[in-house]
Amino acid sequence: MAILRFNALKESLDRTPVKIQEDERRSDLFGRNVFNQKAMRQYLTKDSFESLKSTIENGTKIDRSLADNISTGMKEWAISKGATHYTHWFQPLTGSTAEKHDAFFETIDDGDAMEKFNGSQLVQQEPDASSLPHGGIRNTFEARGYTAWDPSSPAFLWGSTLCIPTIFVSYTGEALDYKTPLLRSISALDKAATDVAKYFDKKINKVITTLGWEQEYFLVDSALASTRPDLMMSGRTLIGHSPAKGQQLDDHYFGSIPSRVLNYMRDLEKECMLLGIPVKTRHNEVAPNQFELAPIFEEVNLAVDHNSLLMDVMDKVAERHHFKVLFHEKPFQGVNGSGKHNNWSLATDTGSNLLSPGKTPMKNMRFLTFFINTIKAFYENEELIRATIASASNDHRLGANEAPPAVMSVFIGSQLTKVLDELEKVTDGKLSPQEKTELKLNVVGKIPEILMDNTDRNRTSPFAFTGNKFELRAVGSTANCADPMTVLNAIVTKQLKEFKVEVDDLISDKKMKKDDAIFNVLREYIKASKKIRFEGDGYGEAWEKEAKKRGLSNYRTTPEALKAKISKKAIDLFGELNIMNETEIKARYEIEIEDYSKHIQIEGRVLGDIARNHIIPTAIKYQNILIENVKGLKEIYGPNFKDQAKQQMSIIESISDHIEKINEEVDQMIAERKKANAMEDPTEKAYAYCNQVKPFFDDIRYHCDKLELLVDNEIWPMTKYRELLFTK
Ligand SMILES: NC(=O)CC[C@H](N)C(=O)O
Repeated sequence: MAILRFNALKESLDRTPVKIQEDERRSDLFGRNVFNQKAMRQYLTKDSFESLKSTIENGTKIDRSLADNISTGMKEWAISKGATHYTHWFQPLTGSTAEKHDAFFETIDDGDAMEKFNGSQLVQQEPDASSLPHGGIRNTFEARGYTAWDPSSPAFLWGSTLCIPTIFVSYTGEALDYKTPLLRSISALDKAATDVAKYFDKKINKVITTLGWEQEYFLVDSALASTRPDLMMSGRTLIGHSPAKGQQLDDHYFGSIPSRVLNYMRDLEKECMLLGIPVKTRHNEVAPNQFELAPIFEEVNLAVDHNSLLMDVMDKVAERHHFKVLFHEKPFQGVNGSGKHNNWSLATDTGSNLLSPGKTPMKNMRFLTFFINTIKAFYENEELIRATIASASNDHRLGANEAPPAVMSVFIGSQLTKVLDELEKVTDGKLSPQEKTELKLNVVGKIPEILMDNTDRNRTSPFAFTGNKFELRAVGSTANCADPMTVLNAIVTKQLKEFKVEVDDLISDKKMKKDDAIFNVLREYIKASKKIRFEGDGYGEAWEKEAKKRGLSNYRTTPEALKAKISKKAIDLFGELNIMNETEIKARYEIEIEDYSKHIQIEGRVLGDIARNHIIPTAIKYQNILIENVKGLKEIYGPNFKDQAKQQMSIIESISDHIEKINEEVDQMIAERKKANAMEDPTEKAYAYCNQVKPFFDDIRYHCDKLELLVDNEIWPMTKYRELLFTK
């Protein structure tokens, strides 16, 4: 094993950056492998093109003959670019993407063959997906699931396969994927937000949710990664002593990008361009060998698809560069983890951003309306938000190193806090003309200027307003953005609907003017949601205490956090908005809670194996060397040998102590794992894994890491932190 480590080190040190050809403009490459409007125009009849466009824009139905026409055009386009296969491409609840390739190729009667792809193959498929997670929705005997084309996300060519984004539902129509509820939440929010936006501009007929994600990740040389069973099996290091130097000098963040990594990024970006993923930003992140990539924001469904696709592309491109991408939220203890900050906003079909203040008081009132409603929605559903970002891996990240804590709060900056404080003082009932003028001029009217020089930033906030969007920073780097986006869309939809009812009531019952009614409702919302606003340091104990006083939740682990997903409140919310029914909600909960146990189970097994089969034997080997040494000293020095052998003997004893502890704790951990495995109820099992099994990890690690400091470097089998983090 140590041989493996040194061979891997040698291999990694001998690498040179993989050459990248960049002879075409990015804008020319952009979307070349996407069946976008340009390709559609070229490959579809005018009628089909117009009908498809209307389907994409208004969700109109596609009939059989139109589907046939589109599939033929799509096939011809794909084959002209070298495609041989097609697949429905979807996002089951495994967290990664799924695909099953079928060749266009088919035989025909006279022993001949041709390429075929018809409308029904485009529109619907029945993948043999019996082993994908379903949370009890599908019986084994009725394992059928359907994939159905999502025309709002364009088909694309990846390698030699035409990929058609689809939803994935059960035989009985229940969602088995991330996309279906997301699409439902998008249309619910569109309707609710359009109704409210019309208070300010009658011309608005559609509201589009937008998302700009930021993907953080680590890169480790693939040879080095393959020496670490923990990285390979669980995505994170389960042992490893901190290196002498970590991120304390801040010399990596925004520093120059190492050449090998830069070429990886360029190669990756080129693929992204071809696939129409509008990547824009690349840089080093805070921890050594940590990086970030971010695109220009897009419509949320497309953005989610692009992020899922990107993660797959990142893995594949990394192979060419001999890197392993680590998406885990905390692959290394003691340095920054990785998030996937979700920048969420609302855009109108008239070209405005509803979370961006404008030049007129009306636009700023509109901004305040959406801004305050979002804060209130967040406050009322903070537990559901916490649940939506919960995972075994994200548990390690929350609460340190620029990742938000487990307490959910909203950061808006001191300037906007002042604005809300002013609005809170608005008169109850009708506003006097004077007050209204004053408000419009001095409070509402000043917002754009205020925001211009608002440089507030708070990296400890889970949900931070950043000038024209909210940044949900709590999402973990491995997550599919669809789930948090579905929740955010849903809670804001419900909130906006309530807002509309309240404002309309004041207008009709209390005969208030529209502006007065809006100010009155907003004032109450500001008061009602004040407790969620927090501008300070999210890490201190003081905030935990204060949050408790405010009645905010603080679920530190996934099993505790997840229960909000099946609360009556969540079931009512999703049911009322037709986003998910109770069966779908409970199935998802079951999948997630089981997923938690499985992750901890895998980590426990890997750690037990490493500790017993890699670390203990190595420690014994070194101890034997020391014993030989002591024996030799005894031979030379006779009865006085202890003067010479004191240190060696003390190390021999320390090694024995650590070995004993490791062995004992691995035994106990295995016993607890067995108990947990015997539990039938998935929730009970997850709690057992969380509270009875997981606590052994840190103790076992402690002793392994101590041994790492004692044992001869030459025989240590696992690649060390300094090698994983600093080999460029
Ligand atoms: N600079 C940053 O924004 C760091 C964010 C941090 N890596 C996280 O886990 O979210």
